[in-house]
Amino acid sequence: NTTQIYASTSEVRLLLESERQLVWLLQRYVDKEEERLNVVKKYIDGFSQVSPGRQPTDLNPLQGYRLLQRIVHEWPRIERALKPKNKEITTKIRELRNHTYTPGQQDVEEAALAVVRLQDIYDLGSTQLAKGQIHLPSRNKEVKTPVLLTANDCLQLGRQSYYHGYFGFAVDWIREALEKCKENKHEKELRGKAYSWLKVAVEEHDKILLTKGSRGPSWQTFSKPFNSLLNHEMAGHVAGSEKFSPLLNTVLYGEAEREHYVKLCKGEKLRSSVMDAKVKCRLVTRNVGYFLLQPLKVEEQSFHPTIVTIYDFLSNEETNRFIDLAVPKLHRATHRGEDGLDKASVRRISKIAWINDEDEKEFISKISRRLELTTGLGADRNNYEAEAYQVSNYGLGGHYVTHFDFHLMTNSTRQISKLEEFIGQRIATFMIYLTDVEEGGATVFPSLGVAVRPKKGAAVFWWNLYKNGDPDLLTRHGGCPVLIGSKWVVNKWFRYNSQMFRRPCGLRKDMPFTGF
Ligand SMILES: O=C(O)CCC(=O)C(=O)O
Ligand SMILES: [Fe+2]
Repeated sequence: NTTQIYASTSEVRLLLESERQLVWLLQRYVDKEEERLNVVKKYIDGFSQVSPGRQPTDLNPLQGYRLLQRIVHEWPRIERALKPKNKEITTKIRELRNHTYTPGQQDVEEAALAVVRLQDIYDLGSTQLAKGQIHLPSRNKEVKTPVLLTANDCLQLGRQSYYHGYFGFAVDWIREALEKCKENKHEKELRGKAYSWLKVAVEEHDKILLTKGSRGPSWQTFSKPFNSLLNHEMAGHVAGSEKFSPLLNTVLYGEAEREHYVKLCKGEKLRSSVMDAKVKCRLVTRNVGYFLLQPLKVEEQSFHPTIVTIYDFLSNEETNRFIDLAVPKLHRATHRGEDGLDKASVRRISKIAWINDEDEKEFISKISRRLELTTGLGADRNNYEAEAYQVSNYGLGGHYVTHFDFHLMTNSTRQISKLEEFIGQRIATFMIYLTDVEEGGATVFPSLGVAVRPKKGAAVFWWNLYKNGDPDLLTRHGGCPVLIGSKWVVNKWFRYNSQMFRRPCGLRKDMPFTGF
């Protein structure tokens, strides 16, 4: 009976109440839907941050890190946001996961560690990185990438820094995470986590700094404690930053070597003008018909031991050919550990592939012939004159810490096989860059103050041994982390024993191979 309802305000009030409840529920429904769709919309928008420029090699380390975070941690969030389950999309995600290699948490952690390593070597501030700004040391300018790290990204970076002993960066990144939480009120839970981490990281940072000092083999801190009370206490204890003066032509290890390495990676000059005045660029023909037509463009880098760069050693097509041959064979590079076993480790972050002479007979023998004419060494693998070609590809932040190319025969547990003994040590290295690298990735020799910047088609050659076969410790070298771009090289290592008639050993014990 309608009139009754109309007449009674209390009835109307009841109806209104029902209506209010429904609208309230609907509003909640719409809010939730919007929130859900916002997750999806934000995800879609975020793609422009990780989509590289012209080619995939333009991917920078921040984009790489963000991309992995998306796939590993944000795909599941998208799946949850699709409610009612959108069959088409969830099936697609499942398909994508099965189709390609699916990165996992470990990949995210490695990408995070790569960012921190770059930060350490190239002096990159967390605040700038979080905004997507990368300082290019060789050009002394800032590039702006579209990447904006999230609070969660920053917290992860802080945790990875902490786990790997970068205590100062750990604090910086966690603070950065807290800043980001301020911008986004929804991140309550994350803020709580970040606060707990901050407390732990600050305490550990200060404790390590005070008890062990600011740097050791597996840790580093900033030069001052975060806690201002400790800061006061430490005043006077902090070693002043002494002026750096390079120590060249000396075998360096530990902190001194690191200091040279970092400076060379950043493009700082360590050799004096007097030293540099002696090295020249020249055209080399060796009186070989081949080179009379197209002489080798040689740039001397060092005389003892001899290091030279040879420009345009490979053509564009030849460099690309090497990469194409390597791609299907790439696997993670290993490094021989203290226990003599090969292991993938943070010391060498790259993928490698061995190209055998049989893989592409005509092409490989053409290159080997050129190598023989260039170096005067035999390059035939079957006669144990040299090894197969080893192609390496360094990924984001990839590097190879300082090492020797020869084995050091110490009385450690390492076993040298009978075959190794038969073919002898790596007498010389011939390394060819297969790509340009946009920033970083130099090959550096800390004891010699030499840094060679990658240049597509250019090669670096050096003698690793003295004439009598003794290792030359000054050849210790490394590949600096790649800051932007992708680095490919191919190595040819020549062995000692089979070269005895081409390169007779000297009469004196300490005679180096000289000249090129
Ligand atoms: O990549 C580099 O610059 C150095 C590589 C190297 O030293 C090696 O593969 O042994
Ligand atoms: Fe090497």
